Amino acid sequence: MSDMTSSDNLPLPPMALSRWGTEAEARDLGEGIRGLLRDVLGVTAESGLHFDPAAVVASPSRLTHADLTALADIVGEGNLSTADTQRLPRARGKSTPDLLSWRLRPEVDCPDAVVAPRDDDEVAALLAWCGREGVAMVPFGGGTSVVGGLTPDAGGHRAVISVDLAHFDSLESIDPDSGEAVLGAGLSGPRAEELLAEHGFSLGHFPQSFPYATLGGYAMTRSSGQASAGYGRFDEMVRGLTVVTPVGVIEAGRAPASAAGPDLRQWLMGSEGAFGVCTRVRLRIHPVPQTVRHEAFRFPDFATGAAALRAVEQQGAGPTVIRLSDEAETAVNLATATEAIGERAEGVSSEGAGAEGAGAVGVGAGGVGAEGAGGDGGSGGGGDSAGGDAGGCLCLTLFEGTPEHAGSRHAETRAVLLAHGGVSLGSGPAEAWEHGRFGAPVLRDALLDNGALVETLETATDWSNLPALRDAVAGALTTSLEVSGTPALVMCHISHVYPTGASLYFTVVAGQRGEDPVAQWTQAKRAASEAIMATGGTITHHHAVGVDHRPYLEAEIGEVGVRMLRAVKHAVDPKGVCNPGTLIP
Ligand SMILES: Cc1cc2nc3c(=O)[nH]c(=O)nc-3n(C[C@H](O)[C@H](O)[C@H](O)COP(=O)(O)OP(=O)(O)OC[C@H]3O[C@@H](n4cnc5c(N)ncnc54)[C@H](O)[C@@H]3O)c2cc1C
Repeated sequence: MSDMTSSDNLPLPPMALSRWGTEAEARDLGEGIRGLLRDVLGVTAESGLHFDPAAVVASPSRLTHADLTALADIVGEGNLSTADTQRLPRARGKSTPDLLSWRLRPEVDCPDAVVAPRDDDEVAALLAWCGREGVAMVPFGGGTSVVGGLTPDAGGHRAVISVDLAHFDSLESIDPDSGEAVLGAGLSGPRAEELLAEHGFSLGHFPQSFPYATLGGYAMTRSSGQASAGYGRFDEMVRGLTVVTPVGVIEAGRAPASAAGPDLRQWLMGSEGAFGVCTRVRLRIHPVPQTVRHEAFRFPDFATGAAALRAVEQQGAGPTVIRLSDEAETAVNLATATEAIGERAEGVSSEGAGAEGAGAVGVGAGGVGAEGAGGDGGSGGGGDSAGGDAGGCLCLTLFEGTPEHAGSRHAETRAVLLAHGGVSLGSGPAEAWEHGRFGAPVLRDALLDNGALVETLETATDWSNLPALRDAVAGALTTSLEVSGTPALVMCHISHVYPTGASLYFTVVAGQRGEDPVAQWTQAKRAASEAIMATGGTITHHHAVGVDHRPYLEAEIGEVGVRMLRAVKHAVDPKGVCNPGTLIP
């Protein structure tokens, strides 16, 4: 056997080690935002932590020559590597603690090898080898986990390997009559959309991590995309899935609906690699939309806006996207949009500002509603805002489909929103948001580089409990960060709505304090998580459990629930080799 580092067929994950996106996507902050950070949070580029690639040390591989020979026999030499360049990018995800750890903890616990199987048989053979040899495995999709789901925890075994799904990258079949397609679990969102578009179809799943996350990752974490109001959460799109477990293959999801006992798909989705490796998903697809209509609204306050979103959802008015930013998020997005990252906004169109990822929502430059008259000729085209007023809460809506269907849903939704106190801002802010929506995460890296502490967290609850939950989480975050010696800006939005409730998504900006901002954030996150559990929210609406939320799972599902999970885990993974550090307490 030749050099184990050759890895001819093993692609490198595309993202930079220490940040979101590629090095080429990296942006710096404009002078105005730096000034704000200095004045309000007391931080500067000098006070921030910086990544030094030369300081990074990967833990040595614990696998023996015999292990590597056996693995190469299964996947082929070109699909196996112990090279640091391959192991390091699979060692961590993309949470803020992960990103800060690259700066703060350059000695990295890595998986002992990376393997990329080519078919179900190779996955089964790998799992059998892991069980026989006492080696754990962690499936790797796009590497975008924000809950520690990729932590290479050997769980008491002698080593751990990363199983990359890169070769499960094809559109295996498509059934236009049923509106279903079978796709490889390792496909990224953009590639899946590209393959489906060749047949005139789309999936419609657009989480903010869309550029890099994979279909298998979506299914295994119960992801929810920005168009969830129109197309549903990812778990609602999954008609069937294949999971290779150490004891055999499960094909779950046989008919469009079934009364044949508990739905096994629901047991497998969200299992985060703890039950095995998902190799393909059968997904509901829909024709590429003929039209997209946009309209933004302003509400005087969050409670009024939330009541309007509830009315839209309970009436079934049918927007494809509907989201509401609170006062703080609306104001910050306006401020950051007027100074796009790394450049002044003068002369930058609203689309340009959005494309630079100006904040979590990315409203247009020059004031919310300034582009309101743009429009698409529909009822939402002409905004009745005076323009330029930063107050209140911004609500964005999108409608996709045939011109008739999108038009009727738009008209119905807008009527409900206006009747509930919304003021139309026209189409501009919603268009700008759509254009720039995948650009925002690079802002987090730029803020971290400049000494800020920035992270997001999410939960969900019933409509009646939403205000209490929002207050409790915001209060817990603010107090904890103040105790650590920094003011904190806590912003919140609703971006996933249901007839009975909604998600709450928090973005926190504070100052890095002390030697260890990871510990500083861990403290704040613990306070927020305890507030969520005490106030009746779910510990996660779409980020999954991973390592970070595992301590709260028992409070969420109860002791019997945990026993059920453990029993299933034992049935399909008796040796406990499948992602032992994640999910199950
Ligand atoms: C900037 C940013 C924005 C985000 N926005 C959203 C959002 O809008 N909505 C949302 O839902 N999430 C979001 N996330 C979270 C993350 O993108 C999702 O959890 C995503 O679904 C993970 O997909 P992945 O392919 O990257 O999986 P990975 O990160 O590679 O893996 C996630 C977990 O699933 C397991 N896993 C992955 N693939 C498989 C497989 N084939 N079989 C078995 N187990 C597997 C892994 O072992 C791990 O435990 C965001 C994350 C970031 C960093």
